[in-house]
Amino acid sequence: MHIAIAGNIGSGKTTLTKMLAHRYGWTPRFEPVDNNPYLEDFYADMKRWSFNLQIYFLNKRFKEVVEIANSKETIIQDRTIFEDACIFAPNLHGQGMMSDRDFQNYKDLFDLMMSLVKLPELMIYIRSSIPTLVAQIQKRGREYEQTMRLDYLEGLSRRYEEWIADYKGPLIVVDGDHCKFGDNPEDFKQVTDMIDAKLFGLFPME
Ligand SMILES: Nc1ncnc2c1ncn2[C@@H]1O[C@H](COP(=O)(O)OP(=O)(O)OP(=O)(O)O)[C@@H](O)[C@H]1O
Repeated sequence: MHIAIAGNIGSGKTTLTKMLAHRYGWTPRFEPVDNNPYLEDFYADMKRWSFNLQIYFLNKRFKEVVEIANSKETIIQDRTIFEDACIFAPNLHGQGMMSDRDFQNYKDLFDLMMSLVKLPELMIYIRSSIPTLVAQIQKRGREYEQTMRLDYLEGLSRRYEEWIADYKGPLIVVDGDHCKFGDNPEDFKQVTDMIDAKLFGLFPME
């Protein structure tokens, strides 16, 4: 089974992935940040590095999709291929940081891959406002992310909302502004109650 966690930069996907993997005994797949060869350069000059970074992520994420499809385990994935292709890449193109031909080239490759990709059995979307995201990005203090422009984050946020409004598979939305699952066990229980109800058809118990 494939469970996916989606959400904007700094929404807490990694924390939630770890907590749910622990709680349900699922196998986590994290977004590899530390040995990403493009990320720092990308944040310093998005126009120059956007295409390289998108191809890097597409390749990594597609590998994961194939691995998940071939696995008998339940895998929980921190960010999905859909977010790269439906949110990050079009946002870079829309904001003038990826050329038309690079975007078209990327999209053709993604469309081909999509013919082999299934939707996850459950998508968990963490919805957070811009102030919450900014606070969390500042708090974790990755140096290269500190130069991020507000309109970049806002553009992503808009595209996340459009994408999720149109999303066709099983879906849970977590309110990242109020549901502090990482700090508060009661809030984490709200999330697991929603998951239990959706996956196992159980009613949440008080
Ligand atoms: N397709 C993409 N295009 C551009 N940047 C990307 C893409 N996918 C991921 N990133 C960037 O890679 C980094 C990934 O970091 P990380 O895995 O901590 O994700 P995050 O979105 O910040 O997660 P969290 O919700 O856990 O805070 C972030 O700076 C994110 O914006």
